[in-house]
Amino acid sequence: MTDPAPAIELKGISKAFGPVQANKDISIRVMPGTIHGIIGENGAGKSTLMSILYGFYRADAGEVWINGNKTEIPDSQAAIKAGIGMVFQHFKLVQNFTVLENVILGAEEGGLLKPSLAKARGVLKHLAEEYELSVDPEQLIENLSVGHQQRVEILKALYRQADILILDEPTGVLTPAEADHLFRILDNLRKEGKTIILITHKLREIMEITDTVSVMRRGEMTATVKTAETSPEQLAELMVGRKVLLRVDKKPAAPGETVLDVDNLRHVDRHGVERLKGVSLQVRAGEILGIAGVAGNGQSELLEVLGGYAEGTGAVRLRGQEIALAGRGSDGQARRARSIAHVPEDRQTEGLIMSYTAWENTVFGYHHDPRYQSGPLMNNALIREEAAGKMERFDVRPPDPDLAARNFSGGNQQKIVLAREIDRDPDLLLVGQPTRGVDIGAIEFIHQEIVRLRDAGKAILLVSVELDEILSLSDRIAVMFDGRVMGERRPDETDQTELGLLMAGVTERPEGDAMSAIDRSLEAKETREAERHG
Ligand SMILES: Nc1ncnc2c1ncn2[C@@H]1O[C@H](COP(=O)(O)OP(=O)(O)OP(=O)(O)O)[C@@H](O)[C@H]1O
Repeated sequence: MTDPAPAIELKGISKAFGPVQANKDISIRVMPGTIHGIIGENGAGKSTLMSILYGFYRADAGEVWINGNKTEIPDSQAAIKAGIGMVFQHFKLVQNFTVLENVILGAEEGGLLKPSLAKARGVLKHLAEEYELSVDPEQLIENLSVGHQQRVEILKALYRQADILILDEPTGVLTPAEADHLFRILDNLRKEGKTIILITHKLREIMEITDTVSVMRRGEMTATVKTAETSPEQLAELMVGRKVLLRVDKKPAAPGETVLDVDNLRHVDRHGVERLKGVSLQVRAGEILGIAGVAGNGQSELLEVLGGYAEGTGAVRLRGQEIALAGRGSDGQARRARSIAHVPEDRQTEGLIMSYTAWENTVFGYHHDPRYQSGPLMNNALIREEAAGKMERFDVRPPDPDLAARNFSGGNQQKIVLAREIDRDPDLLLVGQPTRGVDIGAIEFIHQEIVRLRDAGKAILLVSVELDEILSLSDRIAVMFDGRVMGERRPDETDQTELGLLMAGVTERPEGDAMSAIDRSLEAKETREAERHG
């Protein structure tokens, strides 16, 4: 018997952005009915390759073959027609449309016509049941938890009859139980004969769910191996070219005086919705307080209010001195002058000015520092020189200070923000999702830097959706859900399961299926949101 044609075959794909060769002569075969992982360092070229497959970019050279046929993919419509669906890291859903409207949007001639709505509702219901992707079709996207939004993205692809699904870092926004559930769904899809490409930095996920894994390095496809015949250590080495410490090496904390004291902090967003409902916490010198939680439960607002970018009420003291809680404006600057550094969760909108160069971004927010002034002008030569040093130390690739922020890969953008904030040697570091989208080699380095700051007696408030990161870095862990701290634990007295439940607002371990307890809690929250929005 002859083997079936690959679901996807790429032959000799190359793509350059100016001097950067993002993809070099890449060939890969993905067999139907398999889950194929793609891993690689930041900037290795994974997103570029997937963007070519999905019709966002045109390759400079090479061919795409789908199910044995040479296929041109000039745009994403052509990709959809070829049966390819993509679940993006940043969901592309219309927030004030319902689930149903989002699913059919653009999929049908005539858009949102009434007759097609009824039919579509039926199809959606069937798909949701078949693949355990239950969501309320009439709910507005803006009321949905991120995990449920992701289900909508998958449903949208399935509705368009995608046979090939590309998922880009899908578990970054999920609790462990939700991630397990997603993997069950992917497994079911595989059993149905669908083909899945999974891009992830998490080797645990690669080992758990994929059949085959390809490794990219500096624009090239360097290895493709069967998952059953490899190990996380080997993959890490293939990816980074050296051995990587897969655990954080750290001594017990020796906490000193209280640096940050937050008392009954509240925040109401511009829609009048209360996002922080009375948060109290303390962080001491030489200590890392980890805030675990699923995105959208008040952690971002906590960082923004503490960082001086959003209004709030309550009391915040820095070494016993109250700091003003104000709105946007120069307040962030006053905080920076008092040695508070802030790595915001969303590097694209808050951490960087995308059109500015890397060197300009390395002083963004700190440019008033007299050191950077030269008479009435900025001392650009000095800033550029320092930027080059920071970029080298944080291994930003390419190490080109003159490149605009938007032209770096996601992980490298993150390194630029971290280089700026950590290199200030702040007394208090507020850090959101420090390793989001960052490869394991860089994670190792960033974690070491955070621990180094702690050991130098600094206070660190770490917000992360990654439980591995929270558990391995934190000296104490607070879990947030729906604007409140649900509980505080020490890392050695808890585990992923307990934290995962708290993250979904479940305070007692359920007897039966954890996923249904989580779904119930999330749906109750979604209903509350919907009521608030009238
Ligand atoms: N539009 C663009 N203009 C210029 N350079 C780009 C552009 N898009 C990507 N690059 C460069 O191409 C290379 C590959 O980037 P790509 O985003 O594909 O990497 P990646 O493997 O997906 O990385 P990450 O894991 O950080 O998301 C990087 O060096 C990046 O700086």
